[in-house]
Amino acid sequence: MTTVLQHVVRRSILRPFAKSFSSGSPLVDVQVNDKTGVAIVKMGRAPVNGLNTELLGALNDTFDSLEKNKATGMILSSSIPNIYSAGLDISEMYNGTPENLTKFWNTLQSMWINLYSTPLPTVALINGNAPAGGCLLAMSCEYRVMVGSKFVIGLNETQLGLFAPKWFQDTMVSIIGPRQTELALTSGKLFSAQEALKIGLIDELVASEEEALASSDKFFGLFKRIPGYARGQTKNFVRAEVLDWLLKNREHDTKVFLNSIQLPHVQKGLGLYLQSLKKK
Ligand SMILES: CCCC/C=C/CC(=O)SCCNC(=O)CCNC(=O)[C@H](O)C(C)(C)COP(=O)(O)OP(=O)(O)OC[C@H]1O[C@@H](n2cnc3c(N)ncnc32)[C@H](O)[C@@H]1OP(=O)(O)O
Repeated sequence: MTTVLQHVVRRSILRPFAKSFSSGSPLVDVQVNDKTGVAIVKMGRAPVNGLNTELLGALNDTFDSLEKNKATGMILSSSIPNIYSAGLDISEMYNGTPENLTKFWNTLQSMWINLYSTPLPTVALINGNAPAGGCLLAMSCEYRVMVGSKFVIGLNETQLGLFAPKWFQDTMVSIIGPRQTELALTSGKLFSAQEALKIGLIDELVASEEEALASSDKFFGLFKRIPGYARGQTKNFVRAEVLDWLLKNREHDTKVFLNSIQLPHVQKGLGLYLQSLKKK
């Protein structure tokens, strides 16, 4: 079993920076700024950046490669207008075989572990709606900037007859605290941009992507004189408790997912939810 400390040390080693970069997947576009070394990673799986096994795998590979090629920071955003991510692809969870469901969940776990624990400074540039898994992606970054006030963000799983897994919940607790998390998650609340700003679920609300990029630059600028090793260690120690739970409980977490998602009433609810989305 990998402990948090082993994980931190393994991932904090510095390597030389390469200027050009390809994500290797048509679902993820990566542009690295030659001057700053900051990578803008844009999800582009039409129509709504549903997080299926392929997109999750492509994100995971991208995070790995950015670290190996020594990017200096990462902005996680979307190339789909008005959508950050619609969260987990419900089609993957509806009528899935145990093998496919297991692969899907394990890929999600790996992607999250990589994103949550990366020593790179990370910004979520939230340029669209971010329900459920979309909110998880944004919350796993260190700084959240939302562009425009018309979008919503939150963990709405209970509205689908599901529950946010413990590590989704813990990630939110670490940002807005247990009281607000409990209120939000039990009711499946999607926060408006203004509400999210007020509660601290997002750090900034800006009017344009240009402003969001300027805010991101300012955030990355905080670390100009901080040695990467010291920053990475500090980040991971702050995040250790949340991370450690999943590192130690991956199999258990997968079992909980498999048992819950295959319950007949849960499957029925997912089917109805999918239908309601398609009917719109
Ligand atoms: C223990 C179990 C733990 C399980 C954890 C689950 C976490 C999750 O992430 S569950 C996913 C929760 N996500 C949602 O509730 C979001 C649902 N989607 C929406 O609210 C809206 O689609 C949107 C606000 C994101 C976008 O609205 P918009 O009007 O632009 O697009 P739509 O017409 O609604 O959708 C277009 C198209 O995409 C399909 N779709 C939307 N979301 C999903 C999804 N999460 N998975 C799969 N497919 C999705 C929708 O059915 C439409 O399909 P058609 O083009 O075929 O009609």
